[in-house]
Amino acid sequence: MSAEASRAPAIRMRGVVKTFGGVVANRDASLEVHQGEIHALVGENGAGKSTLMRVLAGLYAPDGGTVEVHGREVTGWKTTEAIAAGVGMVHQHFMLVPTLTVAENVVLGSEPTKGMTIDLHRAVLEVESLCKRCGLHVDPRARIADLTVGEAQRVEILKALYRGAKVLILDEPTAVLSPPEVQELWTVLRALRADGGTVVLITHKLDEVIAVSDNITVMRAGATVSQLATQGTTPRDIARAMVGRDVNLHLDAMGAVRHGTAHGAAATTAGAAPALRVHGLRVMSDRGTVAVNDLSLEIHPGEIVGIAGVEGNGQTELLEAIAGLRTWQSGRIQLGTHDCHGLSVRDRADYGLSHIPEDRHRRGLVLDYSIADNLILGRQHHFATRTGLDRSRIAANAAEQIQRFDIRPPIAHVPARALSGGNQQKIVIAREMGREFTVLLAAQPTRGVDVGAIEFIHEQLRAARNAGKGILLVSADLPEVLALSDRIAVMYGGRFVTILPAADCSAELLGPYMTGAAA
Ligand SMILES: Nc1ncnc2c1ncn2[C@@H]1O[C@H](COP(=O)(O)OP(=O)(O)OP(=O)(O)O)[C@@H](O)[C@H]1O
Repeated sequence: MSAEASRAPAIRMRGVVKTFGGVVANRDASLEVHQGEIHALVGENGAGKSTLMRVLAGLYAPDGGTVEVHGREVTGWKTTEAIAAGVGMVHQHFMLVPTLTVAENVVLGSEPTKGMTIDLHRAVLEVESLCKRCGLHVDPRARIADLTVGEAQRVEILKALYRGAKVLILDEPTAVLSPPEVQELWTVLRALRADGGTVVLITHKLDEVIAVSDNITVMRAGATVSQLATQGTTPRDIARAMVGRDVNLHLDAMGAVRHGTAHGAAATTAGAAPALRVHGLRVMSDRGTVAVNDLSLEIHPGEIVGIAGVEGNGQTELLEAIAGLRTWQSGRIQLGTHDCHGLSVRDRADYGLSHIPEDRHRRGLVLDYSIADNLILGRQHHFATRTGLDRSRIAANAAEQIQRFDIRPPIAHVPARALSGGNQQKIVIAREMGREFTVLLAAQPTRGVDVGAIEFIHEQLRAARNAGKGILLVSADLPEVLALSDRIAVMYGGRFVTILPAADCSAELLGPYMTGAAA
């Protein structure tokens, strides 16, 4: 590297413009990040953050503006060139091959070889040693399809580091991580920074911005509107810059952003039959281990039961069994008066079950379908005529839900793929909550959603609870569980180790249960 290049910022983007058809995703967007810096990139859903970072990583060629990396002009480069120059991006939605192992995914594209064949043994050893070096732990022999979302994300980071990433871009990496996993990630990022690496972190969690970043760039409607040094900046300052007005944030003692107050007036109908009853449930994981172990739970109309716990303790399998996406070995699931044994997903939906799945791409959406079609997914039979689908009713449904849930852009025929992550999530929420239901399974409902939309979704959940729905909430975001739930169950090793009224709970109290230290 020349002396001039070493003085140049690690990243300098100026006046970047990127449009998709009629949609302007970036207009006059700029970003300057110095080597050895952790830089937060923030903005509302659809502000253009992911697009700007995809331009940097070579996934999109910009329509205008310039991009420099370590002083070299690289505008319009290809992903292969970006990777070769040490720029790695971990996407909001993972890009791993589910049927391959961790080690195979990490080395994919730069595999160690023995003669003409890929040396898988060496790949496993190399990945093991990389895991140790950077403190990210995952079994190199495990299949991606069997991993939790948190583990899959570690694999994405390992993949970038394996390719020698010196500039690491992370798009909402903590959206599905538990508090200990988030701390682990910070340790990894700080080590990378100490080693001369540069990090750009896209996040909607303003407490994280304060905790880990050195500087902040704020985007609004495709443009860069503000650059701030983190020191001396508060979450309120950032939120104001993001939305251009004061935002009503409730801050807890830890400085974490919490929206609304906990434990509103629950409308639990005393003595009413449970809306959902799970008894002695035993469910296996894909790996053939017991994921849910003799678990019992009742959710009454008008209450939110939140499950707190480190991911991978059976939460996913529990919700999948209730939703009808996974068989169970023994025990009972009852939805109102209906025994769920032998009931299909569609039957359960018709008996009042709604489900916001944790992974919107795998379970929640068909990305190539329009917003309108995604809004009826799984419920097509309610929109059927004798000869096909009733297009005018589908359009009317879309118009109503797009308006009610503020889905942007508000154009029913646009494919879900073209929406920002937060707006994709709003489609799923709109479909599952914008209809009649008695029980809602809500897994990571605000994953990847901006501060304003989180407030809106939380209001919807509280309103549903107050209208007598039973809600089972699973979230890796402990403040969210604390803010919304009436009762909190801590799940560890496939069991509930404690169930407490939320009013008696705090992060400090729940922490030891979540890690298995208390029982
Ligand atoms: N491939 C695409 N085709 C069409 N429109 C797109 C495409 N990618 C992004 N857009 C649009 O560009 C705008 C910016 O999206 P982008 O994903 O960059 O926002 P973001 O700030 O990362 O949002 P989020 O926080 O919700 O992830 C949005 O209006 C989005 O719908």
